[in-house]
Amino acid sequence: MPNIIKAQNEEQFNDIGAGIIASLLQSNPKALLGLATGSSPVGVYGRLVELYKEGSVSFAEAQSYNLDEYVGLPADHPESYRRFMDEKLFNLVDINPENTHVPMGSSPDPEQAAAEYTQLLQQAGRLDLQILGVGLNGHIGFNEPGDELHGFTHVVTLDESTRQANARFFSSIDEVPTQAITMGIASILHAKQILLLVRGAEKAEVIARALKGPVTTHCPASLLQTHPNVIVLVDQEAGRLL
Ligand SMILES: N[C@@H]1[C@@H](O)[C@H](O)[C@@H](COP(=O)(O)O)O[C@@H]1O
Repeated sequence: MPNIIKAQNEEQFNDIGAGIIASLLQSNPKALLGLATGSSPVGVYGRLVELYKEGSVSFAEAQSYNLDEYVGLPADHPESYRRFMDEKLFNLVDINPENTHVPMGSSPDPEQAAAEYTQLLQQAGRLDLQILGVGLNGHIGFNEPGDELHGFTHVVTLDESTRQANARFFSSIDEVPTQAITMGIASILHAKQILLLVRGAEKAEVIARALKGPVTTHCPASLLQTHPNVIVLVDQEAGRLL
């Protein structure tokens, strides 16, 4: 069973999340980090930036691989995940920009970009820590629920519910991309350790289903039950049913 940690408040959530990443970097400065976007990791990245400024953590030798990216948004689009990572973390710490990897959603050939990302991950080897969030429909990365899941990085058509959930970040639903590139389930589960970050009352039901319900492709986050080293960090609201 995953190790479930319920944070008392936002500050503790961010401290614990950032602490796990910082301890990894302290013991292994060359760590391979799998990173995620979304609202749940934002405060954790903010706390990591503080730890960097205090001199307690360095990313100088680390490598990062992001989970996913929208197809069709230029890298500098305000809602692209590349821009999110640059603004929330990469530009604020000492990571070498060349060591930060995000799928190339702006590529004219997204299928090719996905295949190249699979190769890149294979060359990198096992990620030391994969950060994850969970979608309201149980997706991890952008691996949407369905009859089958893909192992490696691939182009996915986003569920209408996912587009609706993410529409708040765009000026209208029509602006939300219809496709994304995402790491697949095999790549995610290949990480040595997984840290799933979940915040907010609206996630209580899905996280309970993912951790206590059946392991099924219809709830991709339930596959985390098959991984031997998962930490689930929830706030009080998201952890209500755990
Ligand atoms: N593609 C991302 C996911 O990787 C992320 O896990 C999810 C939940 O994010 P939040 O942290 O906002 O709940 O949002 C998006 O859909």
